[in-house]
Amino acid sequence: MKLKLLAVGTKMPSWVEQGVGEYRKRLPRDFSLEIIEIAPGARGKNADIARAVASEGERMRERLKGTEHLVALEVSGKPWSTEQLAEQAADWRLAGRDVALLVGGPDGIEPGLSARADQRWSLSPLTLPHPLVRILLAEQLYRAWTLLVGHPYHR
Ligand SMILES: C[S@@+](CC[C@H](N)C(=O)[O-])C[C@H]1O[C@@H](n2cnc3c(N)ncnc32)[C@H](O)[C@@H]1O
Repeated sequence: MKLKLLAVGTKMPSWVEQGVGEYRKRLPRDFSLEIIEIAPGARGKNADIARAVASEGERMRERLKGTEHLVALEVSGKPWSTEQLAEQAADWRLAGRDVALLVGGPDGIEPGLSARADQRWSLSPLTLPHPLVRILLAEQLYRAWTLLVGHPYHR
């Protein structure tokens, strides 16, 4: 199973690349995490927010094969403990489909994609900034994997 994170936002600061990279490199090939950055829609003065969100959704769809298990990251989604995340990951693996995790832009995930998602996952009731979402997600996926394989990292 491969995981791909489709995240709106480009040119993250180096500490984000380093943080995410640290956990990515610890993951094995059959639980690998690919990061796909999606260019944000234009939000200049008088810009139409709905159009910006729609263009982000369009760019996300272009990067999906259509066969992935879709997980939308949303504050209003379902909170999972790390143990529950590990159970989810075990189920994803059993199902044999790759998993696409979607992180929206400043105005959230395009509604059509959110509605199409198989699962909606909340990392916290707090609204988190993009850089932290990426690092938290990478660390929790690594932690979930360590639980699945009995690695002592998680305690
Ligand atoms: C800065 S937030 C945008 C907040 C926006 N107002 C919204 O309603 O989604 C950017 C993205 O980070 C992700 N995100 C932020 N906080 C989150 C949380 N607590 N749980 C899950 N995803 C979160 C979501 O994918 C969100 O679209």
